[in-house]
Amino acid sequence: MIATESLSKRFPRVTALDRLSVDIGPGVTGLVGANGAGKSTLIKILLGLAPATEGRAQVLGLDVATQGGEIRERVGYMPEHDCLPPDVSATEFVVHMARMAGLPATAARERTADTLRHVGLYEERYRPIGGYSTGMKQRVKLAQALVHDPQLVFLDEPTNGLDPVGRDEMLGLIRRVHTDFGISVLVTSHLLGELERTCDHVVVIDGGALLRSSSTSDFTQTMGTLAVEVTDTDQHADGSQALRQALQEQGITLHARVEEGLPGAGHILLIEATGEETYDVVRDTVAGLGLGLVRMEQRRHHIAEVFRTEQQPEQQEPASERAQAWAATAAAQQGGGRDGS
Ligand SMILES: Nc1ncnc2c1ncn2[C@@H]1O[C@H](COP(=O)(O)OP(=O)(O)OP(=O)(O)O)[C@@H](O)[C@H]1O
Repeated sequence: MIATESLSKRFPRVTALDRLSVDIGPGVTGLVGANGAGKSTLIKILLGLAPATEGRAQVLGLDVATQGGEIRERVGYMPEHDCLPPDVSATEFVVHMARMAGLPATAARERTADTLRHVGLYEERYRPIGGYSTGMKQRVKLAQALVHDPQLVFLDEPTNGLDPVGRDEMLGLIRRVHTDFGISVLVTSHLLGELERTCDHVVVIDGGALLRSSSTSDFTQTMGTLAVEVTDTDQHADGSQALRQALQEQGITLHARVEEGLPGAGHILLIEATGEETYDVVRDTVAGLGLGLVRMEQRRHHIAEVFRTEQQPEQQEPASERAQAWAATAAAQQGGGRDGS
């Protein structure tokens, strides 16, 4: 669907994209990064609306540098910022966008009615957009991106400004764009957590460079976390620390972060579980040190935690300090990444 090769965009004072090479297939893909990471710039280049400084990119097999018009015929675009005229109704606006995309008058009206119904706008579609809530405006922006029945849509921060309920509804709608209509989606967000439930694949960028591209399940499931709490003993006054050291000597990866145990108890270590054998190693190490095992429970990963392990897996680019700070914020927004499954 989308392929970029060493794509760069330099402004006089900032490099917005830095030799980005990524392949994105069909389905729902999340493009995640902190504010200023380069998400909107990438979308504008992929639509052929802004030239790249260096590198190449193709969308649906078309070259962004020379075939922007053809790309925009086949790709819908929901911009990030409010761009709706306040004095016209949703119906008038979306019919206009459908006509601009080349649909005949009758087809444009029919498609507009269907699309507005699909995004959940009913009677209010005849009222001027100026009186709409943020959630309703986001739905109109989504409808205009879908009205010409594109093969692919780019949705730039579609949950911006929405409350938690509105955000969940929008994420559900985005999922259905793919399941009900077979349209592939590239959706951007600065919130790692919200894309976990919506996307098949996640691409993370930081400072315009690729940090990681993999399926959502690879992010969240194959790397389970084990939470382990042990007692102290006369021989090991700090049982958690003794266990941490012994596990690291055996090549086990631990999170830098620890959780506080119950009052009077020790810390809870968070350990990367790469398979069943990790459980055995932890059990045997605890027994070997003569510590008491208080708990050993499995946690599901949040994407944010991928950026906060002590040791980065070899295939993974080390996250920048900025990305780690942003991941920490994202984890805090979803309850510190503590809720287990
Ligand atoms: N036209 C421009 N001129 C100069 N700098 C720009 C321009 N457009 C973007 N930038 C800069 O490029 C960087 C990437 O911006 P971009 O809008 O792509 O980020 P983003 O990930 O979409 O973040 P946000 O969601 O906050 O828009 C930022 O530092 C931004 O200030």
